[in-house]
Amino acid sequence: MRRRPRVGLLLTGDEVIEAGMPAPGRVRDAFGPQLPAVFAALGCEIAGVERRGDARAGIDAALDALCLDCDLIVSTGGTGHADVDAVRAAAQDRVAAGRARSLFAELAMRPGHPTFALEYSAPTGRRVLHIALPGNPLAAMVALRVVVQPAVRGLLGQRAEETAVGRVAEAIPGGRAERIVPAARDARGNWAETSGTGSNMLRGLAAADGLIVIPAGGAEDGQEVPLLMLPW
Ligand SMILES: Nc1nc2c(c(=O)[nH]1)N[C@H]1C(S)=C(S)[C@@H](COP(=O)(O)OP(=O)(O)OC[C@H]3O[C@@H](n4cnc5c(N)ncnc54)[C@H](O)[C@@H]3O)O[C@H]1N2
Ligand code: MOO
Repeated sequence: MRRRPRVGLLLTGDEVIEAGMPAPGRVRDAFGPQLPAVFAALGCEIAGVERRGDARAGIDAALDALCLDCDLIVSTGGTGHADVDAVRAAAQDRVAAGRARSLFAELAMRPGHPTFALEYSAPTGRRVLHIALPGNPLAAMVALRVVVQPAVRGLLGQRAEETAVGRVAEAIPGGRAERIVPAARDARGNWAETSGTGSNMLRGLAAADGLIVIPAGGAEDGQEVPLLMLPW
């Protein structure tokens, strides 16, 4: 068995506060309280947690620090295409400078489409994977299940998981791309979307047993769709 992958967390956003009632324009951190436990459940060790605002210098410094000591960096926020989205900008500059290789720049799924991944050549000579999750809490947790969990299996030397299937309890509309939908099993063993599944909400995920994958055209009553069970 391989050693536990060392994971560095980079939580970004000027507006994120860690305690208390958020003032207008502020938001309480949804990731710090849960990601360490999720990574422990996946078999990883948290090597460091960096909290930074949106300033590029801070993001660069945090990435440099985490690269020295981690196998995997997982960041939250800053994945958009605007100038203020410093995580994507920092990653793009590293690729342009030959210090990193882009693995993918976007995903054809909702929520979570701005997720991207790259691999750094760290000064230590090690390769460090960076998976950048969006700031919206459900989008980030969906991308964690779809991308980060399989990556961790790879780092642990485990085989890719087999995709399960679930039968939807009733028709579910599609979207512009595949929809990844928090869902719970009903008494007959069929899967129904939980309530509170906006990409900024975690309520529907908290009540879910798994994520079902709804094709762009939607799923009909009783249709079998891919199913990803949740690791917690
Ligand atoms: N022009 C476009 N704008 C946006 C698009 C697009 O396709 N074109 N996609 C939207 C989608 S979808 C998402 S998701 C977000 C991704 O944006 P970022 O990764 O840059 O995330 P932020 O702007 O930093 O934050 C988004 C949202 O999440 C809140 N947040 C951030 N960190 C935390 C935290 N630790 N705890 C709780 N909430 C957090 C943040 O306050 C924002 O409300 O881009 C859209 N825009
Ligand atoms: O994907 Mo955003 O990733 O819908 O909240």
